[in-house]
Amino acid sequence: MSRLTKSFGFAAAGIRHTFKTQPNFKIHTIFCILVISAGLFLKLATIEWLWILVAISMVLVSELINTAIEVLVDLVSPEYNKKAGIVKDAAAGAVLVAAIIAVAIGLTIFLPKIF
Ligand SMILES: Nc1ncnc2c1ncn2[C@@H]1O[C@H](COP(=O)(O)OP(=O)(O)OP(=O)(O)O)[C@@H](O)[C@H]1O
Repeated sequence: MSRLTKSFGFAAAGIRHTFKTQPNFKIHTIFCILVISAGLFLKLATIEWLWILVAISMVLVSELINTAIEVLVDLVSPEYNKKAGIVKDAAAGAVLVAAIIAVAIGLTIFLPKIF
């Protein structure tokens, strides 16, 4: 197996692990599928698709990084540690910010088309 194929395999395993263990990632994935379906139905313009792709990737990528950080913190600091808590909270905050901005992008694009 080539190095590139192996790398894709490892990356896919990381995505699978996140999907299996993080309920939020599942919810975000389902939401992304719904948004893409709505976009196809409403025939979004190219620029609107680009913004939707930016929103989707921000949320999913931040969720993957958040999962990696959570696992790493649990590995290096399984016992209570104030700084470990701050690291996890900041990572969770990144997901929240990405999700809020994604919702704002979605509303900006879809609301005028619905009403
Ligand atoms: N080792 C630790 N030391 C101090 N506080 C921690 C530690 N582990 C977790 N916490 C606190 O508990 C919160 C929840 O941590 P947890 O590991 O359960 O993540 P989570 O937000 O429930 O993740 P998810 O539900 O997405 O798996 C953290 O945001 C942090 O404030």
